[in-house]
Order: sequence, then C-alpha cells, then structure tokens
Amino acid sequence: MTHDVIVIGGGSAGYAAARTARDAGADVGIVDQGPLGGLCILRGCMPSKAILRSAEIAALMKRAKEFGLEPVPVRADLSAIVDRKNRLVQEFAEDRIKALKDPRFTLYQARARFTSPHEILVGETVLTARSFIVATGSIPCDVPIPGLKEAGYETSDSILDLREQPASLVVLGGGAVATEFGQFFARIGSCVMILQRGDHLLSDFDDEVGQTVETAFRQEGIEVHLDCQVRRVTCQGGEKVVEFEQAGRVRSVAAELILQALGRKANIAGLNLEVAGVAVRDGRMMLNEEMRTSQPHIFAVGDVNDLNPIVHIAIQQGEIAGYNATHPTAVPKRIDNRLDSDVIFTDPQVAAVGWSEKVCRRRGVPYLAASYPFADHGKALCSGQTQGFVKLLCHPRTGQLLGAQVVGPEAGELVHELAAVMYYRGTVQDLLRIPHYHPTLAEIVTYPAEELVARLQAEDHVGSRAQQ
Ligand SMILES: Cc1cc2nc3c(=O)[nH]c(=O)nc-3n(C[C@H](O)[C@H](O)[C@H](O)COP(=O)(O)OP(=O)(O)OC[C@H]3O[C@@H](n4cnc5c(N)ncnc54)[C@H](O)[C@@H]3O)c2cc1C
Ligand SMILES: NC(=O)c1ccc[n+]([C@@H]2O[C@H](COP(=O)([O-])OP(=O)(O)OC[C@H]3O[C@@H](n4cnc5c(N)ncnc54)[C@H](O)[C@@H]3O)[C@@H](O)[C@H]2O)c1
Repeated sequence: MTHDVIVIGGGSAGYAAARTARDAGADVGIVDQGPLGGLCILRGCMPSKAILRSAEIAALMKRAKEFGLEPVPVRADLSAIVDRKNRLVQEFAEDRIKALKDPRFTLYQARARFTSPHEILVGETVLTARSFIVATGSIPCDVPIPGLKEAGYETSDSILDLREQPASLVVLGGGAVATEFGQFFARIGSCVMILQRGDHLLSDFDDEVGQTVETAFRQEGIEVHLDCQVRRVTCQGGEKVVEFEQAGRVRSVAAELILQALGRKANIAGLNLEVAGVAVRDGRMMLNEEMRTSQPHIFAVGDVNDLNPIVHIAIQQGEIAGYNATHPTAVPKRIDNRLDSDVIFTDPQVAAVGWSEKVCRRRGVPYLAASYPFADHGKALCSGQTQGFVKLLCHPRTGQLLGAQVVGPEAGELVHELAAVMYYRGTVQDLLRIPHYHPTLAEIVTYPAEELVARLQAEDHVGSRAQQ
C-alpha cells in the first residue's frame, strides 16, 4: 500500500499535519497505535485543566468569609473529580477519533516502525510514501534516582486516574506538571512537598515569576524546597522517604506518594530511525526550520522533536510539515519562534509571550522593562486576586513590544492581547492608544506601558539634547 504522505501519530501535531496535507489534495495515511485521542486530550491539557477547576473552586469556597459569605465546610471527593474529568475527556476524544476516522484519510491502528527510509511496517502491512511525518509525542523521563523505581512513583500519566486522595505527596521537579498538580493536591487537602533542583519554581521564566508562585504556594501551606539534589528514595513504615541535599545539608521528606515531574522526552524508541537514516543526537532528532529531519522527506512535529512541547506549537509545526510535504516546489514554510508563549495554570496563573529578561540578557538583546503589580490594580482588588504582576519588555528606542510575562488572575487570557500587539509588531505606545474598558483586568497592561513610554520619551529628549 502506498500514500503520498504517511503521518505516524494522530495527536495534536499529527492530526494537524494530516489535515493540512489532505486539504492540499494529498492521499494521506495516518498510523496510530492507540489509544486514539492524543496526549492533550487523554492525559495532558484537558484532563489536568478539568481537575484544576475543582481545586480552584475549593480554594475560593475556603475564602467565603472574606467576601461576606457564610463559610461552608469544603471536602473534596477525588473519585467524583476524576469521574467529571473522564466524562469531559471522553467527549473530547470522541471528536478527535471521529476526525481521524474521516474516510478522506486511511487510518491504520497499529504501531509503526521504519524498515527503510521510504517504508514502514504497520502490524503485518508494509506501507510506502513520498513523505513521512513523525508525530509520536513524548513519554515521561526515566530519571535514575536510586531507589525511586523500587519505591514506586506516579507520573502525570498515572496520577490522573488516582481515586483515593493521598494524605501526603512529594513532588519531584518544579516545572509545569509539578506546580499544577502540586497545587491541585494541596487544595483538595493533601499535604504537599515540592522538591525543585533549580533556585526557583518555573525556572525557565524570569526569577520573580517563580518567586511569586513560591510565595503563593507557601501561603497555601505547600512546602517548597529549592536548590535540592535528590539523592535516594527508600520505604519506611509504609511511607516513601526522599533524601535530598540542600545547601550542603542532607535532609529528607516522607509521604504516601511521590509524583515524579522531572520532564518528558521524545517518544522515538522502537521507530527504527537509524534504519530510516534519520540523525538523532542526545535522544532528539536533528531538525531544520521546515520541520525536516536529516532525511528531507521525513518530518518530525510536536513533542517528538522536543523543541517546545506545547499544543498550539505542535499544531503549528504539523501544519508547516503538512504544507512542506505537499508543496515541494513552493517556498517552504518555516517555524517562527517570535511569538512563542507559555501558560502555567497555577493560581496565580503564569503566562509569557516572546522574550523574557533572561533570554534578552543571554542573547545580548537591549531592552527596557517595566512591571506593575496586581496589588495596585482596582479590578484585581475588587475580586480579591492581588498576587502577581505584569511585566513588559520593549525595544529601548522604538518601543516595539519584545515580550511580556504575566503572573496573576487570568494571566493566560491577558497575555493574548500582548501576543496580538506583538503579532503586528506593535509598540508600548500602541498599547496606550488601544482603548481598555474600566474596570477590567486587561487595563493593567497600560500602567507598565505608560512607564515605558515615559522612559522612551525621556531618553529621546536626552538624545535630542545631546545632538544639539
Ligand atoms: C500533564 C500535562 C499537561 C499539559 N498541559 C498542557 C497545556 O495546558 N497546554 C499546552 O499547550 N500543552 C500542555 N501539555 C503538553 C501537550 O499535551 C503536548 O505538547 C501535546 O499534546 C503533544 O502533542 P503531539 O501530537 O506531539 O503528541 P501526542 O498527542 O502524544 O500524539 C502522539 C501519538 O502518537 C501515537 N504513537 C506513538 N508511537 C507510535 C508508533 N510507534 N506508531 C504509531 N503511533 C504511535 C500515540 O498513540 C499518540 O496518539 C501538557 C502535557 C502534560 C503531560
Ligand atoms: N500548562 C502547560 O502548558 C503544561 C502543563 C503541564 C505539562 N506541560 C508540558 O508537559 C511536559 C512535562 O512537564 P514537566 O513539568 O514534567 O517538565 P518540565 O520540563 O517543565 O519540568 C521539569 C522540572 O524537573 C526538573 N528536573 C529535571 N531533571 C531533574 C533532576 N534530575 N533532578 C531534579 N530536578 C530535575 C527541572 O528543573 C524542571 O523544574 C512539558 O513539556 C510541559 O511543557 C505543559
């Protein structure tokens, strides 16, 4: 059997690639070993956000008195939370499965592996194609911590099905999974301890982002341990004991369960990429901006390329590969990272678009930055959500918006206005010209913009005086 394009993996990236290639008139085969639905729907974005909503409501209910309401006892029923999550996931998965089974594709439900650069084996069937798009996603990293495997641990994949709430939980890591799940379990009543190797949570962001989340977490009773080197795990008296080194001291924490949130890696084992002639270095496929591997007719998109494992970027990459695979003589489409964004669904929420101060400093890019706290913002005060800030970065001469970080209420929504301004290569002056309704959370962006415009004008003034 032969196709114009074969997509291996029918998750967010693979489906986007297949749809794009099909819309360009190609005969497309999709291979997925199942379960069908993809990580985002089955074990990623959607189930995690479904359960987080329960924790958010529980946290609000606990604050009833502050808003002049009779306090009510709050008791979480994890099994009921999981049932609600499963109902939603099933609904989302049914839509995706229906889309994959569209007769305009040929769907093969089996595991794929390359047998040559132009051939894959799918079950007993050999398939050939002009182009292949690998979109097999990621799996949790297997970090060799002595005793961890023997003691047993959860990952984000497994913990989503837990129905009995643990009395206590040690979370290893300080990234997206560690913070979102850590806060979830704390808010439904588990005693949570987070062990992070870096000097802040969410260490890819600027430091004050992590600092703000750490403060909020500690206020909620979450133990946050930073700069930890985990040494070993043992079992004692029915508990899992995690021993770690911090500032030269050996310490330990004990809990009923461990959540290993130390990252994910490309799911390439068993694909036989070496037979296909695809170069792999340190577990990652080598890739260019057209999403092509070292074999120009084999593309890699989504988590499997480990560039930026986030859904809308996986979709964007899928669309680029789907286009490039079907337009061999056209100007190729390329990935553009200028507007890369990230949202962490903690409370306070965290969101970023474009460049951070850390990135600008690392790349030697000049910038001006200004921040404004939610604690000074009327709408945030009215709704009792005062943690966090908005930080804007702009070009020091033109005022073009280079990036933004938002920690606070609805950060994930607020960041999109900033992304839109950046899309059009707008400036902080534009942010002041755009009308903002009062009182809204959105109008907070005008305050750091105002400060930046004043600084740009002052520098302009100094510059023109110097020229006189
Ligand atoms: C807990 C958690 C929460 C997340 N939350 C968010 C969020 O809020 N926002 C966000 O943007 N991102 C989030 N992500 C990341 C997001 O889920 C992923 O970036 C995205 O789902 C990856 O899509 P993909 O298509 O690359 O891979 P997948 O969706 O994993 O698709 C891979 C497909 O390949 C198939 N497959 C694998 N190997 C083979 C093989 N050999 N043969 C055939 N088929 C195969 C699998 O069955 C699967 O269907 C989260 C991730 C996790 C773990
Ligand atoms: N809101 C979202 O978009 C969202 C939510 C959850 C997960 N995700 C995605 O899921 C993937 C997995 O998330 P994650 O949080 O597991 O990974 P991550 O890469 O975001 O974080 C891993 C954390 O583990 C730490 N770490 C790694 N190795 C370590 C070691 N040996 N010892 C100590 N600490 C170590 C890192 O410092 C980091 O804090 C990511 O790609 C993430 O983007 C996204």
